[in-house]
Amino acid sequence: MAPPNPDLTLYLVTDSSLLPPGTTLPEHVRASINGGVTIVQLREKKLSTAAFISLGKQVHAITKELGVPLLINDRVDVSLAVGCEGVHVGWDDMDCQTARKILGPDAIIGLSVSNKEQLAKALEAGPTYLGVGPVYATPTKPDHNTPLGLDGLQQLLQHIPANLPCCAIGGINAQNAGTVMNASRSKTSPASSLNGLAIVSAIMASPEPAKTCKSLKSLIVPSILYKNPQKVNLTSYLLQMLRNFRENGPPLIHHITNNVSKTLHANVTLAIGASPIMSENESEFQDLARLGNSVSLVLNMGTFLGEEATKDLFINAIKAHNCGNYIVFDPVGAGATESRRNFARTIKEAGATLGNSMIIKGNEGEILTLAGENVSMRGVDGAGANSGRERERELAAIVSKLAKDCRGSTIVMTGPTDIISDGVKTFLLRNGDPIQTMVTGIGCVLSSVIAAILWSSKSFSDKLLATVAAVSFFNLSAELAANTEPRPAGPASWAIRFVDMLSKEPTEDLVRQFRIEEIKV
Ligand SMILES: Cc1ncc(COP(=O)(O)OP(=O)(O)O)c(N)n1
Ligand SMILES: Cc1ncsc1CCOP(=O)(O)O
Repeated sequence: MAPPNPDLTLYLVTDSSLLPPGTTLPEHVRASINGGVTIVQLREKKLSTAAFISLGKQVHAITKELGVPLLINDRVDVSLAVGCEGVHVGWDDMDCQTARKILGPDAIIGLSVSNKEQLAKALEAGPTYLGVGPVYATPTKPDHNTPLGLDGLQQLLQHIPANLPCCAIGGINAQNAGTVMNASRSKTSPASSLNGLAIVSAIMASPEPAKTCKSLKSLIVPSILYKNPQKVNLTSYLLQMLRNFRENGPPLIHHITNNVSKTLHANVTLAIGASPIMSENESEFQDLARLGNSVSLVLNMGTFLGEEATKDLFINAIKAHNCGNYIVFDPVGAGATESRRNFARTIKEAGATLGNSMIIKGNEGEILTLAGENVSMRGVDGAGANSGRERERELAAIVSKLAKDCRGSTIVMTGPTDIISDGVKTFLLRNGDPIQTMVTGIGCVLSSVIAAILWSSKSFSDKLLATVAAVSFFNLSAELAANTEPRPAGPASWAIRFVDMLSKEPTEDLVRQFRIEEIKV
């Protein structure tokens, strides 16, 4: 018989003492499952055995009706009496093997892990899944072990086999759920990432559990889809990203960009339904960075005034926006002069200290320069055409390595084939039209589109696919503007039609025309 394989995506662990006044546990559990909870653990520390069993039976009637497993915290006897799907045990409780003997092969048996020593023993004990934590300190479990933090969580995950499901627990809420899920995959191989999050107070104390669970789930699911791309209906997922970025209101895009393309940046930003603001006034950066729920920064060094003159402007903007905002950096002309090369590398390094909120977008020459490759560039145009499968592979490997070196930045190398990587996954994108190179500023304004659409992924949990969606949408719009009859008379009329095209609500039919390939490097 196959071992049980519970869905740990959003795991509700109960504590009735946290319920809002006037609410009952069974109804709270029902609403939470309606909001997206996939598994429930009854953890009621203060009940007598009889009351625990009675409550267990009431809650089990609901979880059974809604098709979600119910586990009992600590008590194998209560689990047997309730007739539910299993138990969660810790190191002071009955050991896993004995619990398995009593409950049988189909029971779900969860085991807690707080450190390397416990993990080594847990791997011998044969649980169905691991509860790893606490990630953060929490009053919900006053006797908890030392919090792991994100680094400790990542370290433990590296030693958990890919076929042993695991969830994180401890101090997790809507503010940090995406970060925890994302941290679980950014430094490790996708195989050893989390299957979900176990949460007590953020759900139990919520006056609107269904709504809270829905929003928690939307922070967790993108990471799981990322881990199991075969489960993704990519078309509907990308379409959702192209539509959802305005969920918190139109994103505000703070631009520090070159003098040639400012107007185009503003028009394109408006066309896609975001709000542009151009400001090089350092005294207002802190305020701008906090002006709403979704603010991004576009940094473009096209007409920079030299390393000394521009460094403070860019670095202060990065510091101000290092409050959870996305930063899209365009190292325009990075390979053209010594001064640009040094400056672009300084900004890249600053981005690598930000966690994963920077996206670096440049043409082949610019990205190769940042990757430390020898490139000769004239002016700010690309170094050459990246055609041919071999060349694509070579470039994809460089882009992926640069993303790894930048510790979390996503890299976009534009060209006839665009290459996008976060250092774990790499995509080739083949939409676009040669006419894009005939209007100045068109390459630059892609940054504005990325900066806006990234807000579909809210908590950075799917920055890579949001970037893929943005670049594909941009290039396909360019392609359609060039090829729809009657064709534009030339680059100027194409550019106008392109902006019109960007202003249209994306459709499923449009997304089906994206030419995206994942490449292993
Ligand atoms: C999913 C999950 N993970 C960890 C725990 C902690 O269990 P334990 O170590 O037994 O501590 P108590 O819950 O008994 O305080 C859990 N309950 N669930
Ligand atoms: C049961 C448990 N085990 C480790 S932390 C914890 C409590 C988590 O509660 P909360 O989600 O309220 O921080």
